[in-house]
Amino acid sequence: MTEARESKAALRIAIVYFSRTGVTAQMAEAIEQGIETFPQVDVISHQIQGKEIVEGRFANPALFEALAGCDAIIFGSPTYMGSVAAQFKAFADASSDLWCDQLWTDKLAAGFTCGGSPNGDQSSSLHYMATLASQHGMLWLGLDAAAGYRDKGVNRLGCQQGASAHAPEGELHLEDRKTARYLGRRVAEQVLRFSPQSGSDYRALSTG
Ligand SMILES: Cc1cc2nc3c(=O)[nH]c(=O)nc-3n(C[C@H](O)[C@H](O)[C@H](O)COP(=O)(O)O)c2cc1C
Repeated sequence: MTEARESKAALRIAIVYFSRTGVTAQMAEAIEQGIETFPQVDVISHQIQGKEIVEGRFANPALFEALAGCDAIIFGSPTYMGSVAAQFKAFADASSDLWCDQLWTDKLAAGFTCGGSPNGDQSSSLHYMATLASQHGMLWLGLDAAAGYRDKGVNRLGCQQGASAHAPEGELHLEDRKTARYLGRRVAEQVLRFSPQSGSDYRALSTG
């Protein structure tokens, strides 16, 4: 299921994630809202579906075609057994078709995850996503939000590798939602920074 916001923006960010019970999907939604504060940037959101995995292999050539035209890709998965879910890993493994020619080189990358425990090894999932990005020659963006200092009302879990959430009841905590939205904004900001058309005052382009 790929959803794209209609616009004529030249810059584009993709969110690719798996979610079974909806928490990662809530994070994806918040990230999208953060990106949307920059009208100059388009967003494509794709929730990985089990039916896209055929005999163990993720198969969705149209998605990879769409990703080729994106300036940044934000990866998302619940943390399962201390890493990404198998469904996300199937997508990651299918991206190996692009690896030899490094077709995602210089795209920005970021990640988000959630878990049922406060420290359920969510960092491990984000580390994996950062490794995936490095394998593709992408540029990884973490959070610039020091938990407990210069409070921005985000990152209550103190994880800077990406957006992390603890959702024991299946509902996203308000501050984790804000963290996800913040990550979306940050990636959009940096996409604009890397765009030659933006000029040096790229932060002022946000409407929200
Ligand atoms: C197979 C499985 C393994 C899980 N492993 C972990 C884990 O290692 N750490 C953790 O904090 N939560 C773990 N959880 C809980 C999920 O990460 C949590 O319920 C998450 O919110 C699910 O995301 P979703 O709602 O997007 O599907 C696990 C859940 C399942 C089903």
